Amino acid sequence: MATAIVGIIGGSGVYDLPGLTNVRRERVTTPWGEPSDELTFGEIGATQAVFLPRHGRGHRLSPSGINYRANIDALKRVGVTDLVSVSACGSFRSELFPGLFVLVDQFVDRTFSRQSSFFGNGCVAHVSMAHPVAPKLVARIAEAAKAEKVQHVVGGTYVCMEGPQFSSYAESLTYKGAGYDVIGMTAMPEVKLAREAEISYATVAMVTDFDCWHPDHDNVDVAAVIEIVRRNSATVARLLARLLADFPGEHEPCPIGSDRALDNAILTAPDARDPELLARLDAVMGRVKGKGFL
Ligand SMILES: CSC[C@H]1O[C@H](OP(=O)(O)O)[C@H](O)[C@@H]1O
Ligand SMILES: Nc1ncnc2[nH]cnc12
Repeated sequence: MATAIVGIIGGSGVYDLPGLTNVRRERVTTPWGEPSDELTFGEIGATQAVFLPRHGRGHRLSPSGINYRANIDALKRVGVTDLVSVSACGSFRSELFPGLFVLVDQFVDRTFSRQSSFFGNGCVAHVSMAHPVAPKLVARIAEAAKAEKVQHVVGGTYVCMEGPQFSSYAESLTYKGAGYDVIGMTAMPEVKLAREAEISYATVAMVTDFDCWHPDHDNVDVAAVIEIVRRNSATVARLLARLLADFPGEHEPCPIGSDRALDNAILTAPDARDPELLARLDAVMGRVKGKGFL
């Protein structure tokens, strides 16, 4: 059994994690390049936490310019077992209103300009993305939200667009018509990479706007998003603090195997693997090094 270490990735407007004790910051280097910022290590209650602001402090990085592989590799490298991502998002449903937290359970990837896998020529792997989030982690976030009386819904589909421009009216209507619930620019490839790195993952999507489809609401802009994020920043901090305070000391095995995702995924025979790629995969593939089907 592994000690549970909870990673938190902060999104737009969330550049630190209040309430941490024994705080220490460290720049972690990875074979995939530079993570978005230094990692912040600390504790809440007895739980070890590691925080990373996805866009970097000062919001330097655009959604397409984030090095998602470096971020996930860095978190894996320091032992993160469970990862909670916080994201601002637009809503395609009147009942999903600004300020509400959606614990999404499905994703649609509409990005086209990002490195979305650790694997490739020299070490081919195909992980399952049928159920992208870790149910026990989602249940713990929902419990924390209930305990803190934070308005939330469990379940929903997040469509990830490339950006950085927001959607056109026609695109917004298309996503709404397709039955998607919320939209953002950053969950992909974060979710896929967390799965490849065998980290249990969940997204807390904070609704900030109605994108541009709603006849009674203004079209989304940055000012509106940041206004809602600022208004809810204390709520995010309270939710995460409760989650961490109540988190079990040992990582709970994931019922859908998100923490063992590589067991049935790697195709390239051990003696056909590219040593250079294997060296870069030292953290991601650490648990299954040398194993395979062929
Ligand atoms: C600030 S508006 C658009 C920006 O906000 C969301 O960021 P994050 O998911 O990191 O909270 C969205 O995905 C865009 O990056
Ligand atoms: N409407 C929207 N579209 C894409 N990303 C967002 N982040 C917050 N609101 C958004």
